[in-house]
Amino acid sequence: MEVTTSWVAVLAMAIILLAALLLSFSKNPSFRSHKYLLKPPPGPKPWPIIGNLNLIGPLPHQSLYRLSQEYGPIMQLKFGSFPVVVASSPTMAKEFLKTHDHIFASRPQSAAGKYTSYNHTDLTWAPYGPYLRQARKLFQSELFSSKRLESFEYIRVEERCALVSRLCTFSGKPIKVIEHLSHLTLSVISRITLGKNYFKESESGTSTGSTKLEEFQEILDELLLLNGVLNIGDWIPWLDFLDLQGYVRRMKAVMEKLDQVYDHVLDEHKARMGGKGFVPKDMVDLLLQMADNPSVDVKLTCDNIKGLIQDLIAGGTDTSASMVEWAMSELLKQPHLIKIANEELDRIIGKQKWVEEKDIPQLPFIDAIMKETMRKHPAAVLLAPHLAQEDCKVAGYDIRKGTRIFINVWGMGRDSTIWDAPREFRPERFLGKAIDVKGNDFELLPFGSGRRRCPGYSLGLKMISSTLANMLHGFEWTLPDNMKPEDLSMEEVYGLITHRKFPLVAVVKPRLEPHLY
Ligand code: HEM
Repeated sequence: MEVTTSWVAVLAMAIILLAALLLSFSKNPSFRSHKYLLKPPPGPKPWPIIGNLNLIGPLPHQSLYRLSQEYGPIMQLKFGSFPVVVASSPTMAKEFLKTHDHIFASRPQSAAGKYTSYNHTDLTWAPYGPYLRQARKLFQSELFSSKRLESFEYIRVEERCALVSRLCTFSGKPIKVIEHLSHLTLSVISRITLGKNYFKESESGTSTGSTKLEEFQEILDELLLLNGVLNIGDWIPWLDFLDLQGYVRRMKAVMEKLDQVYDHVLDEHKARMGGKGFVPKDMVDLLLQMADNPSVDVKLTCDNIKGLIQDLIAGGTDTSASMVEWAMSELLKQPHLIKIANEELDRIIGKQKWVEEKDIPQLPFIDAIMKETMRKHPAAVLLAPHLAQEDCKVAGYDIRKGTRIFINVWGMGRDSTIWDAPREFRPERFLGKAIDVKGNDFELLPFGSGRRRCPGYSLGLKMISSTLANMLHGFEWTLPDNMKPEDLSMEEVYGLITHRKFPLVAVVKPRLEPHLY
């Protein structure tokens, strides 16, 4: 008995030491250097490189970009137990997202998918198959049809008015821009998806009713962070049970809270549905109706609906808020660009009114700012991971079933063979060019492309463009305390959504007639 116990202790120590070693490697820059790369294997077309998990530091998109400059636009690495292929050029992105899209349209299994997405039965982490196809069809034809989005325009207008009034009350004082943007996007998404604003500011939250906005935002931040982490157990499955980084514990904790919110939302909606002459009012109503529909191919379960609600909230909130924060940061670094945008807005819109969604096509410079922001600061820098469902040959290379695929859209935005002066923020590069962001032009893929392209892109674009246009139209923007533009940090924090490391702080002053606020 004693002998068995000591063996168990020795084994446990060995595992802990190994894990500590792995962790320290990932923090040790020298281990990331190329001398640790293995030689390519023999074969018809040998892979440019095979590396290891430890190559990836806290900013994997940047490390992978540097490697791609040396090893080319398609390279293979090994992260723990799995091969990973990284595509870093428009041609290679097209191979995975268009030419062989049917093979690479799945997602790998992960702790995030298991513990935070109802065991991969939402949309984001669902494997490719009949359920995913049906859910995407539902998103495209029902939830995000042009007619449906138009019917929700009044919500976006009301929440935009609330935003400008809030900003006005802080006139002349430094504000954390992201807090106001997240408030806006969460309120819009909550009303469109759930039918009302469940997330109220300050004291109005009650134990049975709405959740406090700040509290929910924190829960959402944690969810997004945990969906973007490199969890050791995902890459080295035999270490999974140890939960070395504590991520699985945190995933379970955050989902316990979110599940309560979704249960409450569903209870309220189901109670309303019972009534005579029920007309669906929001996206949860539509999902519940779909669940009752006997003619669908794959029956929607309660967990599916909760997962899809989460996709709508998590997918729609931080992405748009973060894009506008990056755009404002770049503009504050080059105030002459704000002037150009203001000239356009004053000329086309005039100082007597706010910008409406129908005005956006008349504002090419605002559109160019948006595209330039998505080029330089794509929300999902490596897209979400794709998975090879079968063996496949791409550009002459053999790719094994089970290989994880990353498309380095951040790296493509930095590539000087695609863009002139790629490190500079120059919206004018898009003026007069027909480059779109919807997945047709492979040099600019902020929403991905093909079977896994973002289903919420049209709502995302509406929210970003009208928020940005109105923030520029309605306010003068400056940096606080005479801070110089060159002192404004543009550091990033990697995640499912890549944020600013330091939230943008700015000072606003109204620039339209007072009665408009
Ligand atoms: C600026 C706004 C947005 C950006 C930049 C963005 C970007 C992306 C990207 C890059 C992907 C992954 C594509 C891939 O794996 O190839 C994605 C997927 C997704 N997005 Fe968005 N998104 C935005 C807004 C939204 C909105 C408003 C919603 C919903 C309300 C949404 C819901 C989703 C969902 C559910 C997926 C998973 C799709 C799948 O796996 O099949 N997104 N998004």
